[in-house]
Amino acid sequence: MKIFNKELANGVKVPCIGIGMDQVTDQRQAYDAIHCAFEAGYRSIDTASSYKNEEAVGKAVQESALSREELYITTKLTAADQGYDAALRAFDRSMQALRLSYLDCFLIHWPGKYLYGETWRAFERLYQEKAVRVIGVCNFNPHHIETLVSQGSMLPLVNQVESHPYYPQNELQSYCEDKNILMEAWSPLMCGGIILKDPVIIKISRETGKSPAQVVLRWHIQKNHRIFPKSVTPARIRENLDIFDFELNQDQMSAIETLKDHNQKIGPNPDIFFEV
Ligand SMILES: NC(=O)C1=CN([C@@H]2O[C@H](COP(=O)(O)OP(=O)(O)OC[C@H]3O[C@@H](n4cnc5c(N)ncnc54)[C@H](OP(=O)(O)O)[C@@H]3O)[C@@H](O)[C@H]2O)C=CC1
Ligand SMILES: O=C(O)C(=O)[C@@H](O)[C@H](O)C(=O)CO
Repeated sequence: MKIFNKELANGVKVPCIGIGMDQVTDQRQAYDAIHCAFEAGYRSIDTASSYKNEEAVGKAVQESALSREELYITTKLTAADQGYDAALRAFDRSMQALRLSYLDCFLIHWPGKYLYGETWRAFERLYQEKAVRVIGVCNFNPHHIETLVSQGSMLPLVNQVESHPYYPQNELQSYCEDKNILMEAWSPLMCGGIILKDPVIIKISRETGKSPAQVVLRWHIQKNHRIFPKSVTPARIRENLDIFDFELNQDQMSAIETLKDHNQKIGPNPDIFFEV
């Protein structure tokens, strides 16, 4: 299975799929989910300081038999830690919790109000010092990115945003691709909700012999999204990685594309959400 198949603008190779850790606040559950994911073949974890499981991630990584170079670990800076000095301090705290000597990817979790330019300069410093291999943002619209680059010297390498068939964010993806920014899709399964019961998805699931979740995840892969579906259920953790032995044909891709007409966003609006 070839999951390290995306190359970022700085040449770093990243796995196209990882495991998401949002809302896994039980440390044992987080540890077990990562252990199960590693056994299944995942090599990437998406966490955040606000998810309250960086310590479990660090313990699972340290106790795994995998070498550090095989892994790609993302964490995120929360709104309360924005600002130049605060961001550097928060990075140190995350690194301590994660028990890592370097981080693969550090992201600004939400743009927040007005500190993200200053925060970005701290991220650039961490990047220049090689404390982190990839720096990026989440939930940034084009105007946030324009402001960011006007205050710093580097473009973000990734932008992690809500994306699923009911809200694919095609225009934002085109904008990011023009700037060589990889778009990562959060809540790729729409939190396991209505998308998995959509008649179009069910029909394609029957045609391909794959589960509705696998159909949706495969659509993301073919859209060139990096994804990290969250699950704490061993069978689903394995199921979500088992998407590299089939392809959706053009008709199936086009049928899923029509679902964007639902225009159904599940997360907050980055222009007015200032809490995380
Ligand atoms: N940067 C940001 O602002 C954000 C980032 N994220 C990141 O994206 C990740 C994924 O998004 P998330 O919001 O967790 O939602 P997902 O779209 O990944 O859905 C997760 C839900 O779907 C269920 N599920 C997982 N696999 C299957 C399956 N094969 N069949 C049926 N149900 C399934 C899970 O249940 P169960 O666990 O019980 O198996 C869970 O309830 C997060 O964990 C986080 O890492 C998320 C939100 C915002
Ligand atoms: O999970 C995350 O990473 C998020 O940023 C969101 O869940 C966010 O906290 C939210 O949706 C709050 O309503």
